[in-house]
Amino acid sequence: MSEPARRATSLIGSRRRGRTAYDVSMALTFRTLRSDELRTFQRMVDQSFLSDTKDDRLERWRGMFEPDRHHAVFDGDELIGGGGIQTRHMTVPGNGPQPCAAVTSVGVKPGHRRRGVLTRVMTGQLHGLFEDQREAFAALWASEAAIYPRFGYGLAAEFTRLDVPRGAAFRPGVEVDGTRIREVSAEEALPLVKEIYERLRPTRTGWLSRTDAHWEHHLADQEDDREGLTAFRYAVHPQGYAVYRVKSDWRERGPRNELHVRTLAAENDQAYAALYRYLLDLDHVGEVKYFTASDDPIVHLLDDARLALRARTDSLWVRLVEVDRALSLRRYLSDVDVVLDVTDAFCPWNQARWRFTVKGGEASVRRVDDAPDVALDVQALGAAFLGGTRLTTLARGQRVRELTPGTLNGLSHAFLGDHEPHCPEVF
Ligand SMILES: CC(=O)SCCNC(=O)CCNC(=O)[C@H](O)C(C)(C)COP(=O)(O)OP(=O)(O)OC[C@H]1O[C@@H](n2cnc3c(N)ncnc32)[C@H](O)[C@@H]1OP(=O)(O)O
Repeated sequence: MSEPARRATSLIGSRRRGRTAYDVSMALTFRTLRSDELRTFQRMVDQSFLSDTKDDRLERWRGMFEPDRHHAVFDGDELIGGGGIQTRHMTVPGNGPQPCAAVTSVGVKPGHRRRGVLTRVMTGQLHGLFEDQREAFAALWASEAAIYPRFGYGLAAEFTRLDVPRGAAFRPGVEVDGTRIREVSAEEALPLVKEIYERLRPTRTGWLSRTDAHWEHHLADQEDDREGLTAFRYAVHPQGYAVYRVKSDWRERGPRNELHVRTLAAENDQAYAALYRYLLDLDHVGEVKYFTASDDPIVHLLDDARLALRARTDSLWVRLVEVDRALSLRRYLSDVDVVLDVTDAFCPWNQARWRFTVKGGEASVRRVDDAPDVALDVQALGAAFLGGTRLTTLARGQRVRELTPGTLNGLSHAFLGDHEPHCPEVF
């Protein structure tokens, strides 16, 4: 183990009876949770999000709760902040699902903020992952975009808020699979939905593995989950499905209901077009709204592309916990051989020069003393990891520096995927 790595590891503190525990100051202590502490933890999260704790939601979280992967800070006996990790697999470019630490439920109670509590939690998570040789990368959805870059997370994927008016016509020549789409109950739809999701997942960058508890959370449909909309409707096709809710809006000139798509997926382009067509043609609908992938093809299906209003927002933030292990998990578009000079203030074991060589799509990454070709922070590598953010764009944003002229374009190209990364669920 390198000297920086040893120093970082010593920050982790002692391990007692399988749980990490150490004093972070005279008053604050830090440890992982016990299985009976979900309610206390979830209360803290709800308070930090300015929401109430609901019992049925608590029960849903129980199925996903991994106490030994939840870190918390206590002020005396009071749990004042913390964050969790879900053990998931995320599909990466060209190499299917790979272990991913899916970071979730981060919060600090109002009144305890800006005392370094989140910093303790992030240290516990990331240094713990490294110490235990767990997932080589972590991902999260950020409540606010300014929070996570300081901990080495880079903006790796975006989603599109899409808004298309009812009846928007497809271009002549678009093939729509004519098989009838049926509206069925959740019980009837779910086996098909899960089967199709599993068939698609290995090739869809950003998609996550789901246990039954994750599915239940994703399609939760209690009154409280609906935010004034209807229950979920399930529209199924033999090769695809759409799940949506409706927000009622009746006007003087007639119904202008909003159709909110939760998820739409299909195994081929004709079935995808058929499901869109079905939703766009539903009577009483004014607009179809969907938080979809940033490269959703709808704009190319429509006769009038401008009918699809689109706004892009950050979705996944990715952190390479171990640069060499993480970069080796995915495949790359083209051959390359460059030395990366990586800075990483928060996880110093990554701060080094790495020779990054790709042959036939496969990467080898090794520590070297050679002169660097490209200098970048670990944030930029996280941003590029899923192929959603170009290194050349990051260079224009002054986050990447080309030191050897002519090396950056090839490197940037190698990192691209064959589609934009997209995570169809907030975790
Ligand atoms: C994956 C998820 O779950 S995302 C959800 C994140 N949680 C929330 O948004 C809930 C509401 N907010 C909170 O609970 C808290 O404000 C948190 C968790 C965002 C921050 O917790 P704190 O304990 O106050 O953070 P901490 O004191 O460790 O701050 C570390 C640094 O981040 C900065 N920082 C913290 N929160 C923010 C923020 N919201 N925006 C910008 N900077 C921030 C601090 O100023 C500090 O900077 P410094 O090192 O230059 O002094």
